[in-house]
Amino acid sequence: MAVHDKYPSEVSDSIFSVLQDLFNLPLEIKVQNTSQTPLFGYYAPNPNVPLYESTSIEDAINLEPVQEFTNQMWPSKNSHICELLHCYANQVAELDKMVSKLVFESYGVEKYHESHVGSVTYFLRLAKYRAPEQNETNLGVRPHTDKNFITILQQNEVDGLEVQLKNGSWIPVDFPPSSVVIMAGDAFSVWSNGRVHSPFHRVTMKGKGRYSIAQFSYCKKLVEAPTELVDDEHPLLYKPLDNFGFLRFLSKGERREIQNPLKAYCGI
Ligand SMILES: O=C(O)CCC(=O)C(=O)O
Ligand SMILES: [Fe+2]
Repeated sequence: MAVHDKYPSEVSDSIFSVLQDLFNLPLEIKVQNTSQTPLFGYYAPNPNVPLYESTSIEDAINLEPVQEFTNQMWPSKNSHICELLHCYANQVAELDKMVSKLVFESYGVEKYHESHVGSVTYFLRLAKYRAPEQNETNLGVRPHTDKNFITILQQNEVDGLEVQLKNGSWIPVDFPPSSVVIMAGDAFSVWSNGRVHSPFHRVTMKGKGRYSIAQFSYCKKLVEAPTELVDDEHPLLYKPLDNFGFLRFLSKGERREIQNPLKAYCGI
């Protein structure tokens, strides 16, 4: 978790009011945001996950894709929204780099950091969870691990995220004001040869509607553990991971049910 006092709360407030506007748009506008990348683009609520709706912007640290998205969603007036989302994505990207740098340094392998940073691409996902009706499931998002390197998450002031501990129990994540949650994904686990754990997490809804904004760093080049992190005590756990290949592997419906997809995809 990072508390960011430098980050003015007006930015967060404005972001969440943009999210409200966005999800209030007509469905025929929202569905225009499609993606070639599995698991991204617009996701309408569906019978299995009725409370959850999301949409995403690929490569949101660059202006052009953000502009394309905001032009699609708000054809008449959008420059302020575009600027806000683009600025948000870049601030979070800086934090992402800082976090990976600290971890690389802590393992004494900072020499690989620059090349890692050069291979990263960011996806911004905006999500809405409506409050459950009576007798309806309160599950916002099913338990899953993130497939990318690092996820940085922020929410409007409504809690709901829960993380599973290694002993199997679930703990609610309490976001202090002006904070973001930083979560390791499966690619980070591969890179660290299992040292960094990518936790299962889910969203459980209570009474109130919730919005969240998550930025995911994905690696464009193969992710592999530095040789320094592999020895007799720490044998290599995974073959080099193709991060987007992994997403394509998972996008085949039945494979989402596999217990440990990372192991199935690139485990040794
Ligand atoms: O909305 C949240 O707090 C979590 C979302 C999430 O886990 C995801 O998009 O992968
Ligand atoms: Fe997640």
